[in-house]
Amino acid sequence: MTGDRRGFFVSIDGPSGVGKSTTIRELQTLLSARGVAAQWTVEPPRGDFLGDFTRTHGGRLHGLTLACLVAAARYRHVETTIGPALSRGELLISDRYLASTLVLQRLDGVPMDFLMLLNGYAPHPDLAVILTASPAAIRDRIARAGVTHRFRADPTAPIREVELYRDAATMLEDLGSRVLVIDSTEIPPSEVARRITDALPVLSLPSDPAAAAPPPQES
Ligand SMILES: Nc1ncnc2c1ncn2[C@@H]1O[C@H](COP(=O)(O)OP(=O)(O)OP(=O)(O)O)[C@@H](O)[C@H]1O
Ligand SMILES: Cc1cn([C@H]2C[C@H](O)[C@@H](COP(=O)(O)O)O2)c(=O)[nH]c1=O
Repeated sequence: MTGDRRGFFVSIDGPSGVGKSTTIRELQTLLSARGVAAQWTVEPPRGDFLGDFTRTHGGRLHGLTLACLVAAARYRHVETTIGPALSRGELLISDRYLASTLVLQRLDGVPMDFLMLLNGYAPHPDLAVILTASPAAIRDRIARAGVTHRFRADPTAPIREVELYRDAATMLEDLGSRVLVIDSTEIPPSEVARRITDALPVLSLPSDPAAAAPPPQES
């Protein structure tokens, strides 16, 4: 990434099927109700030929091959979307980013040090949100929502993903990102989204939209 980095970069990761996309929809509603402009993106990036290729063919690829493809799609994402948004000073929120690599590619047997080297030029998020839940809750959510890719299909994945996300959180903290871990086992997506807005220091958002309303005028 070249140029000044003036924006604020939030990544939202967590075990497959934990509720990232659902939470992000809630977050979009909450931020737009408060008049906060944000740019939304996703990894692998949709609408980009390399991101779409990764989504279409990633299910048949494993290990080093998938790790390299995901990293290539990420560097293109940095060039086309992440870098420009941060240079323009925007709030950028990504559904999955580096933490997903530090978990999914490790599930595929790729060593952490190779993943760190491969992703060494990707900008770190300012705030890395790790959404977690008990493995039983995740399995239940996947059973209700359905299997959409191979990482959702493995019934042993939730327990291993939850553990690997703990390591990823430590790693991201060591790299200088602020890490916010939210256990969503007992809380609805709207509450998870509210906790994320509370962690956006640059915005100083009130946690209750009613608190943002002007006081009633006396006549
Ligand atoms: N906090 C929550 N409590 C209960 N159910 C939830 C919660 N968040 C999401 N869900 C439900 O869990 C299911 C999976 O959610 P979602 O598709 O958002 O997960 P995801 O993490 O984006 O999945 P993937 O990693 O495969 O993209 C959905 O049916 C959703 O309604
Ligand atoms: C960012 C990232 C993604 N993947 C894989 C995992 C899934 O097959 C798709 C993402 O699909 P979802 O609808 O968001 O669950 O991409 C990966 O293997 N490694 C990564 O770092």
